[in-house]
Amino acid sequence: MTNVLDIENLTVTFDTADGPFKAVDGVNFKVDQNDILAIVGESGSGKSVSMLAVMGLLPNTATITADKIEFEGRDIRNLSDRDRRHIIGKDISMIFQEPIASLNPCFTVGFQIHEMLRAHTKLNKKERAARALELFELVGIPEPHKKLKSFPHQLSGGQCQRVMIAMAISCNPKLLIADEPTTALDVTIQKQILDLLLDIQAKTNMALIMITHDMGVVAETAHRVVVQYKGQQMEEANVLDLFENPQNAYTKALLSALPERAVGDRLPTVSDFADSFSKEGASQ
Ligand SMILES: Nc1ncnc2c1ncn2[C@@H]1O[C@H](COP(=O)(O)OP(=O)(O)OP(=O)(O)O)[C@@H](O)[C@H]1O
Repeated sequence: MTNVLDIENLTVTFDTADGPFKAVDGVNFKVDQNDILAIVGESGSGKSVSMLAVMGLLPNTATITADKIEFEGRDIRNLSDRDRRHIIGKDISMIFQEPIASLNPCFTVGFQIHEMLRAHTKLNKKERAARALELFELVGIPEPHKKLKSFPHQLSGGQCQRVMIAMAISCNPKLLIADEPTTALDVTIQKQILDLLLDIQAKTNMALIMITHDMGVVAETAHRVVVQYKGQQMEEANVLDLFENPQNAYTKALLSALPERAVGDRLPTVSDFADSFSKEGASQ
């Protein structure tokens, strides 16, 4: 199995007006081809920041340290601009929570996908047009010819997320990072988008990292799970082991807060368990 991403001891510290703030503190994980890894944790636990660090998308107030950040065995921290362009956005691509905000409102979605293909492939204009149409069909956009000529505001949230997915997979990435890809969408559309991502992952063998705060999404999608709390990695486990036999107090709290696991009249919240969270809590 080919290793795609290997991160060891990743730390991200922001320079802020109140002094240094450690948003990610010693996170480790590996992702292989075909893997689906979920990174789960509540808002502010450093899930997005750790992936933005990998993508090189953090502002220069961020200091990133790590023992290793490797893509396919290659250190990606000190790439030349040319190599960086080749890997980031092509071999590793990312989709975000707010699809409408990720698209440029001034250009049609068809133009934006053409530009992506122009930047990262050798396809000529005619081939790009054919590929754009093929991608829109693949991600299930109705009337793809017509929709390619639409501006983002003319599409629904679900359709915009499908466009973002089409753009993200346009260059056959080896790793797709999906940062809360369904959070901003209606519940019925959420399921369709998750199914679409899983379908594409199965067809392409790419590795998929799913960032989420939703244990339901973890259960439906992931093979393996990393649990983060306040920038620290609490636990990493196979998805079945995590649900059946969580080792860390924070993971147990996240699972106890699931409606189907409620006991008694009140649904516990994660903060009910807050005193017992720590890395050392792994044996609790
Ligand atoms: N540019 C920045 N400067 C200072 N602090 C930041 C910056 N970006 C993020 N942070 C802080 O880093 C912490 C981790 O943020 P991050 O976005 O990774 O959380 P998250 O787990 O992805 O949560 P969410 O689901 O809300 O995005 C938060 O406390 C956030 O406020």
